[in-house]
Amino acid sequence: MTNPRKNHERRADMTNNALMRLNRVTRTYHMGEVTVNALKETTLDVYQGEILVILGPSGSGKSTLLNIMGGMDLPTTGEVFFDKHNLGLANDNQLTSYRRNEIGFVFQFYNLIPDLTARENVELAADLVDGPLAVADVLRDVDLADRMDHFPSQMSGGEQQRVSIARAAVKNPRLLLCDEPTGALDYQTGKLILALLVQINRDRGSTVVIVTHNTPIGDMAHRVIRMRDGAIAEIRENASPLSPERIEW
Ligand SMILES: Nc1ncnc2c1ncn2[C@@H]1O[C@H](COP(=O)(O)OP(=O)(O)OP(=O)(O)O)[C@@H](O)[C@H]1O
Repeated sequence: MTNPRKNHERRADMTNNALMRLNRVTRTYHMGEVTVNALKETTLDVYQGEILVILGPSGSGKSTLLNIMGGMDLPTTGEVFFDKHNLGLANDNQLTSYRRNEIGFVFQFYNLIPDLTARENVELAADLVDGPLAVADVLRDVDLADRMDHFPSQMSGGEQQRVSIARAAVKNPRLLLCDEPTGALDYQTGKLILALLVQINRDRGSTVVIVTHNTPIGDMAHRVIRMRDGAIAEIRENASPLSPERIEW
């Protein structure tokens, strides 16, 4: 069952409709004598309904940025707003509720619960939120209708990633955060996974952020950010994003 509030007016809007706003955000780690500036002063709007791809070499701050967007990490300085709410002012319960209700996460290595079937993994996520989508519908959307009762160990990497996408999508989140979603998959399977993310963006209006090393994946995005050394080196808009089937790497 769909939550009408969450589906309200979801569409790509590149003008002034920021779903998320990062204002001069930094993240610093102190390890003994060493200070690592994982994220230098970063200001960025993430627009409602867009697909945003974040590129950059290893250690450039991509995951740090994604974790801050998802409320899994907090900035050292600066402000993060989600739909005008300042996450820096949220208490632990409010941050948990933010992660649960607004965010879907997709990880490189799926992070499924091994003792639960595909259906049960997705049900667990659905049970956490108000107004989830129907579990069976979402599993059908990712083409796993006939594998619902299989355990992760009985599935290929691509199938497990599809379960993990279903687990994120069933919450009908406003923001879907994907950290190297194709990193463990072969080329063809990777493309299928990217096509699913495009489908969710198009059909459900979820804003999708994808972190990847893989430069050509940027061609499917509405906007591409290139990170270098903890900072945004470039932001590029794609007038005509390519469908994942047409991307080659
Ligand atoms: N918990 C931590 N403690 C100390 N340093 C950290 C921690 N997390 C990240 N860093 C450092 O912050 C910098 C940015 O890391 P981050 O994981 O964001 O990079 P990345 O671009 O996602 O890299 P990769 O593509 O390899 O995943 C790196 O120098 C990393 O070593």
